[in-house]
Amino acid sequence: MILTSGLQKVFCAGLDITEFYNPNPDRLSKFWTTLQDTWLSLYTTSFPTVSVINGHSPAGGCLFAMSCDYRVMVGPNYTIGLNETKLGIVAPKWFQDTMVAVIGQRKAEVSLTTGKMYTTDEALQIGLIDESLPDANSALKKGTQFLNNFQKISPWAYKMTKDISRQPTVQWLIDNKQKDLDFVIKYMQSPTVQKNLELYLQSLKK
Ligand SMILES: CCCCC/C=C\CCC/C=C/CC(=O)SCCNC(=O)CCNC(=O)[C@H](O)C(C)(C)COP(=O)(O)OP(=O)(O)OC[C@H]1O[C@@H](n2cnc3c(N)ncnc32)[C@H](O)[C@@H]1OP(=O)(O)O
Repeated sequence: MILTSGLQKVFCAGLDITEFYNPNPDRLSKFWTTLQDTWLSLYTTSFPTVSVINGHSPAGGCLFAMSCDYRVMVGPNYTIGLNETKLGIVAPKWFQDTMVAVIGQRKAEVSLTTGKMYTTDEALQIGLIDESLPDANSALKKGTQFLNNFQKISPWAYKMTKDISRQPTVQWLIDNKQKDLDFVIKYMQSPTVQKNLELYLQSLKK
């Protein structure tokens, strides 16, 4: 499966911040549970996945890209990263662990604490993406080539290998789903978090 965007310059703008701003707890609960379930499904697919990152990919966009098996990004003008600290919020543990699995503990810590958005070249350098291509068509071709590798791999061997590799992060969320949700609902009602989100949303307006 190839995960890509139909938009011109945005792969995924991340989670809809308006869902966090002045939230209705019931609605936020459904929103967050859907996110948890979507991520669990994507991170544990029984088939190979590639993200063809054909535009900017902040926060939740980066999470979805990192959750695929391989990342091909169009360069040089787009950016990718977990920028939550720039919004004055914190990336949850499973977001952070997903990044650690891709780029390693040290690089992830720097990346997460600074909320850095990497250009395509920088992302390639730190291993956040696997390949950089100049346009969307060649990126799609590269992504397809990667998937073709699996024609010679046993689906069972593929799935077992992926499960072993991803199991700790997946299991953590399965075991802590309700705790994670309760925390998000409480956290999003904090006046400090709300103020940070308000300022960030204002900064996005043109
Ligand atoms: C201890 C444990 C703690 C646990 C904490 C618990 C929970 C916290 C975790 C929360 C996790 C959040 C993850 C996220 O994904 S947060 C979202 C992060 N996303 C961003 O920062 C993206 C911001 N957007 C941009 O940078 C740009 O819009 C762009 C994607 C680069 C595209 O640029 P451009 O094409 O120029 O688009 P515009 O800027 O014109 O945007 C159009 C329009 O859309 C609004 N907007 C953009 N992104 C978002 C968004 N993610 N959510 C809501 N709204 C967004 C933007 O304000 C414009 O609105 P107007 O048309 O009304 O002006």
